[in-house]
Amino acid sequence: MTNEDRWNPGVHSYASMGYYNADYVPKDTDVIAVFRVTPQPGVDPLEAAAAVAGESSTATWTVVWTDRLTANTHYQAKAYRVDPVPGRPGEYFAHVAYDIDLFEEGSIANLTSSIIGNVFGFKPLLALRLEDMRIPVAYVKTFQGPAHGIVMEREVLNKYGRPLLGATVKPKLGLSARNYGRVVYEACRGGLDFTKDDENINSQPFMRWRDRFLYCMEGVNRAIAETGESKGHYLNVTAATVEEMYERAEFAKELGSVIIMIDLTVGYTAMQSMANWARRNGVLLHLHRAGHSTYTRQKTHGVSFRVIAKWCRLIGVDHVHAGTVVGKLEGDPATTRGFYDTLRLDHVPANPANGIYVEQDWASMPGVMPVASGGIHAGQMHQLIDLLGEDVILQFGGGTIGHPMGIAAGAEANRVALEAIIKARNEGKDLLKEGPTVLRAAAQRCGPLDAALSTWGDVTFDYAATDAPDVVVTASR
Ligand SMILES: O=C(COP(=O)(O)O)[C@H](O)[C@H](O)COP(=O)(O)O
Ligand SMILES: [Mg+2]
Repeated sequence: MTNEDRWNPGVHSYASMGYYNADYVPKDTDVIAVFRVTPQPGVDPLEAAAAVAGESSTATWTVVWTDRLTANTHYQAKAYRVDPVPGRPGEYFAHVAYDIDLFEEGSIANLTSSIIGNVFGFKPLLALRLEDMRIPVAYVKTFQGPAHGIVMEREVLNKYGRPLLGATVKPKLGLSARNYGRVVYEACRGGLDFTKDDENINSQPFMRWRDRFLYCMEGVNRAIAETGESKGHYLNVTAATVEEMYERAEFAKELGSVIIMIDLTVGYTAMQSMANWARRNGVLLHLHRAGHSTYTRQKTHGVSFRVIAKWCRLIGVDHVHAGTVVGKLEGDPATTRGFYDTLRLDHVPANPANGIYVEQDWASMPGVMPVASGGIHAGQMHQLIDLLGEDVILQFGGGTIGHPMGIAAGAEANRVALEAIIKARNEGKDLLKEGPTVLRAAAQRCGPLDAALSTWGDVTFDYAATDAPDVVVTASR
């Protein structure tokens, strides 16, 4: 038998072993995964889908005697539906059902070791993308979900009826702790609700974490005293070990911080430990999705961010970055709406136009506050609210700290733009049509907003033009 024979039907057929079963009707308790499968030339799509089901559940490359010592048909995942992807020759959507018995309760590490374990490197496949997952309620209920969730976050902050505003301190690296704290103070006193560390600020020689925490909290506390509003700075506790993250989180709590931050790069298990810590200690947990684009951006290979968003909601973060559409980073309107729905709604109906292929019932699990960040500015406020709604954090890093009149002025421009657009929305105005006029009218009473609009423009962004063309992997055999 040659290597290639191993995936040829007749020599070793996953389909004939039961990993493809068109008659299978998924149970309410099954985990369902929707994969975009691109078989190698000459590989039968049903066989490829069966191979995905096999390799992500019980199978190895040949039949083994010990299969007969288990209830094998119960443990086998089953590809039960394989459809060609419209307009994409050679690509298929394969729906695969997994019995809940295959997964340890409350463990994203275990879930992912099956679903995205070996299978993405499997030779019969040219490419493979995990597009969506239906997590059954029975499995959802084995997770705690967001440490606080959207409703509790608003209660903690006592802020309602509008998006929250934030800013990432810039430059990303190199500021000393005192100068860093000055940025926090200026942005918070100017009108923002939050400032945040950048994803790669941990504890470098130019600014150790303890100094950063002290000066940031000094800035936050001064701004609270001056404005009478609650404020926070996401103190990034990302570190080399979970023990070190606990130590940093404890110190943040001692200083009175309402929020800490971690990066996706720490891994699912560490994220879940930190979510447990945040829940126990009453501190909000922000997640930066650092690194996700390495596996979410390609349209035929990897994992959709929608799936990562689902895992994050189960794990229990309170915030996660979910895209802006109009900013500097990749993301089309329909797909981005799908991410926001996944994070915020209790029941998410299937909507393939937004990339949602299977419905998801969250069974009252609290929602995660999505964060729109990356290259946004006050002149886009009407579009951001029209597109993303009100339960969102709008974060303007460059769009605050790059303001020509200074950081506090940048914050003021954002706050005034936000309040003008929310008022217009509450009056029933069509934001896309009337937003620019509303912003210009507000700018007549606010010099910093006027300067922001003339620096960064207030032109209406063409959503349609942001549709990312499919980025196709060029894997060879
Ligand atoms: O530093 C920034 C944004 O800075 P700025 O506001 O100056 O552009 C964030 O790391 C990105 O938003 C991450 O991207 P995403 O939110 O898509 O994960
Ligand atoms: Mg950043």
